[in-house]
Amino acid sequence: MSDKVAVLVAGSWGTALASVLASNHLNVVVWTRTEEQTREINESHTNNRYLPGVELSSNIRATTHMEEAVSSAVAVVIVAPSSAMREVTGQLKPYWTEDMLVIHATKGFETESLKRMSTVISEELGCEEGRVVVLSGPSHAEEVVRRCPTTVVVASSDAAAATATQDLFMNTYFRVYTNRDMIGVELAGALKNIIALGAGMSDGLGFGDNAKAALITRGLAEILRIGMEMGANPLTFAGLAGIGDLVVTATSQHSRNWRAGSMLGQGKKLDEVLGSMGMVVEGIRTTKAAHAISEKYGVQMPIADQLYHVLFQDRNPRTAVEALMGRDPKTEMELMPLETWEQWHT
Ligand SMILES: NC(=O)C1=CN([C@@H]2O[C@H](COP(=O)(O)OP(=O)(O)OC[C@H]3O[C@@H](n4cnc5c(N)ncnc54)[C@H](OP(=O)(O)O)[C@@H]3O)[C@@H](O)[C@H]2O)C=CC1
Ligand SMILES: O=C(CO)COP(=O)(O)O
Repeated sequence: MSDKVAVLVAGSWGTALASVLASNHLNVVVWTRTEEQTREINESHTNNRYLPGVELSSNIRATTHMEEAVSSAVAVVIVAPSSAMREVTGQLKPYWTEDMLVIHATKGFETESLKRMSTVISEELGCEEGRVVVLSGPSHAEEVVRRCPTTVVVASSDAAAATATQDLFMNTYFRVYTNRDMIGVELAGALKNIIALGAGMSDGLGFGDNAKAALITRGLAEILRIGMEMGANPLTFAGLAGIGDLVVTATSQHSRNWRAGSMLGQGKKLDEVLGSMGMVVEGIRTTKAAHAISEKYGVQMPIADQLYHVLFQDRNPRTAVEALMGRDPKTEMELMPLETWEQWHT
């Protein structure tokens, strides 16, 4: 069997996942958009725009040709930003064959259709959604390339595909669990970015650990609420893709979402913040998607709603905090659909 794995796009996360695969002695080919980046990876073994100062394995080769990247690969790992997922998968389609594992590690929705990434991929490839595997969990690229101990989850309704993905990535610093709940893992990974923006904003406003703990906990409550409505297993939100990723993204200065939120809290405007990041901040688009999803399902998401007003309707972050703190008194679990909870509880 071939030991070739293709990684589509060499941003920070694609490059970090390529280095995990290279550590496992796989033959890794990354597909990039520019000759300049391809040359840098092949000749200098670096990717300084996205992971400055990191030396990449010589097992990682780059190409701008999709066919060369994917032909005869056992697996394709798509790590495009959510905004480019349909376009990149469309480019993959002519060269993808049924025997290739298809894995993605993207955290977001297609904002126009509100579809999850596995739906977008399966539509473009013309395969069952159950064929797709998602890799998610608390994992900053900057720490993975330093081989800091990291745990992730791979989910698919196809148990064999999830186990094959676990086998590809698992090693002594990158521990991989499997999960059958594709919907929950994808929703958790996407929605936590909204809460990370909020946590950064809270820090930027000069608030403390109490506020951050409140955002993480009540953020989890609203992710759980919408997740259950959309068909996720609530236990997934207590796992790596849920609370695990929520904690790491809302508390780490590696997080682009946290950093963007922090700048907004300090009074910077969205355009200025995005202009200074140079990397994808998925939580911005995801806030827009969550606003529409919460209306579509009739499920309250008060933190996402306030973030939506700050990001897209110029609401002052302090006014948003006042609105959240001034909501009607509630019991802690009031908005969880009781019949669903009882169904899982018995
Ligand atoms: N960074 C991290 O630690 C983690 C990120 N993720 C997720 O991974 C996904 C990718 O993020 P990340 O790697 O961090 O992003 P980066 O901002 O680091 O890199 C973005 C990459 O996407 C490429 N790209 C942008 N637009 C297009 C397009 N239209 N067609 C093809 N390629 C495109 C860029 O190529 P170019 O340079 O040519 O513009 C670049 O390679 C996100 O969903 C993120 O949430 C998940 C876990 C951890
Ligand atoms: O998803 C991540 C870590 O698990 C990365 O988060 P950011 O996109 O906020 O950097």
